[in-house]
Amino acid sequence: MNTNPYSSDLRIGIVGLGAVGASLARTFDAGIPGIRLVGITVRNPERAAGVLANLKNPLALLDLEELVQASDVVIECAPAALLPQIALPVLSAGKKLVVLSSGALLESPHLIDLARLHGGQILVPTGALLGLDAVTAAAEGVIHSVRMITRKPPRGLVGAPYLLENFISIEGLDKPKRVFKGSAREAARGFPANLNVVVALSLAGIGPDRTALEIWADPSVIRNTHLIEVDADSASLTMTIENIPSDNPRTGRITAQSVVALLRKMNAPLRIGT
Ligand SMILES: NC(=O)C1=CN([C@@H]2O[C@H](COP(=O)(O)OP(=O)(O)OC[C@H]3O[C@@H](n4cnc5c(N)ncnc54)[C@H](OP(=O)(O)O)[C@@H]3O)[C@@H](O)[C@H]2O)C=CC1
Ligand SMILES: O=C([O-])CC(=O)C(=O)O
Repeated sequence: MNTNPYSSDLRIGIVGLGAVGASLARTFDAGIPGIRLVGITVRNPERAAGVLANLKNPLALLDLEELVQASDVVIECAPAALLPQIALPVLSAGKKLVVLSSGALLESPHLIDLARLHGGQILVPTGALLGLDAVTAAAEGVIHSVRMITRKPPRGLVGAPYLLENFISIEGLDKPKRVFKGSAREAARGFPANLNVVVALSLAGIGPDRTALEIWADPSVIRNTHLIEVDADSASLTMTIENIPSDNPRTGRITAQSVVALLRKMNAPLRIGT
């Protein structure tokens, strides 16, 4: 007889203990039925010590190979440039990878082939966005256009490569400034730490080259705000989300909650939404 009370729990590993990773670690530590956090992979154990010390349950610091072995699902919450190296062992082991740095998927389409080859799966949560359920449903018919307008407090855009390469200053703004107009693919390259959401939207809908985006540095907003307009043969969608920033001004608080919601659904007897 199997006496292990955790045997059917989903074993979760986290890579990266920044704003999203730390929030997830605290939530799983507090306890979610059916979910067990088995370990975490960090770059800098000293920096992680503060978060780990405040957890109720001791959490193992593992290297990536160990984390993959111990987990059913690995959650990537690290800088975008690391996505390929994190994804490789997870997908090669046929496991599930929740990707937060969804923008980086566009530069690494081979990861999808890798998942297919080994029976793994890449899961892109709705994250800091909304409406991907309706957009994927609309994509079963014909979507004519998808447009998103993002407004962020200037400090949420500081350091973006596109701004640096094009000498666009966002210092001392007293009114909104449009700093980018282009496709989701161009945004993913130019704003790798800021616009994962538009890539998720594009993958749900009509792809990164046809999904249009404007980015505004707006000193009058304190929330990261995304307005989405979709025109499809089944419906017209107009949706707005105003994200309260987390500890990281670039990252909305709802991002980590979206991952928790996704994981809860994974083995749930009642599953709401597409
Ligand atoms: N899909 C979505 O809707 C959203 C996606 N994101 C994306 O999610 C990702 C995580 O966001 P967030 O938590 O805010 O980012 P943070 O910058 O707060 O955290 C990233 C963490 O990764 C750590 N890290 C760096 N290198 C490694 C490594 N080699 N191994 C393990 N950990 C490492 C960093 O450590 P250190 O402190 O030592 O550098 C840091 O703690 C980002 O790519 C972000 O752009 C964010 C918001 C929404
Ligand atoms: O897409 C991202 O990486 C983050 C974002 O816009 C948000 O949190 O609103």
